[in-house]
Amino acid sequence: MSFIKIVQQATLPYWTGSLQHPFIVELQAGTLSADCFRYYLIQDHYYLQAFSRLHQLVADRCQDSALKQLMLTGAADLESGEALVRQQFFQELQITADELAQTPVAPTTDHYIAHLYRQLTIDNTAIAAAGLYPCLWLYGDVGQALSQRTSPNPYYQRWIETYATDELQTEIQTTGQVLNRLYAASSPLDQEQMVHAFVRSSQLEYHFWEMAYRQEQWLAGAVQ
Ligand SMILES: Cc1ncc(CO)c(N)n1
Repeated sequence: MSFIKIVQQATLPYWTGSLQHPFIVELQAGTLSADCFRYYLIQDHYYLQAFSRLHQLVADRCQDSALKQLMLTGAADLESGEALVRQQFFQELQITADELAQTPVAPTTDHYIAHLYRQLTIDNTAIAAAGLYPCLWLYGDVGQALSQRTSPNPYYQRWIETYATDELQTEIQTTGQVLNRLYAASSPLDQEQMVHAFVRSSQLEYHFWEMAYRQEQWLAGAVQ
């Protein structure tokens, strides 16, 4: 079976769960609390910084020229598309450098970033790329699903539109083909690690909605 088929089956509950998660349902309905969206934007800012850097790090190590190109294009698209929309959100919602500094990386955000970096300790860029792939694919699917109806909240609608593009769909298709090819040429152990990297990222994507929805915090520890 192809890599894409295997991981699709393995992660279906997280995919379906993402589309049914209250963060997503309420984003579409326009009823999501502004605080949750704000918290999401801040946490996703941390995530996207790492995501962009990871594309560069994987590209630097790539032997496979097609994968290297995808990583470089991915990093460039992020800067020119998603990151720009996010900068506008930060300005319009007045999320300042101070607020950022006062909002630590939440446990789930930290876990997700650490998971992605951890894949780089294995000397195989196909595994690292497999870990990055759910980010692209899930947001593409969410964007497509949500763009069927307009969210009454213009910010939420703009968020949806960022991920409802033909370019993203093409990037998802192309990356899937490259990962299928690399998977087919990998050893059984590497194949297992590619699947694991993808599955864990899918779980963490699902946890990420929950983190934002609950505005997850680090536990305070003992009261002094
Ligand atoms: C957590 C997360 N995953 C994927 C994307 C899409 O790039 C994003 N912005 N945030």
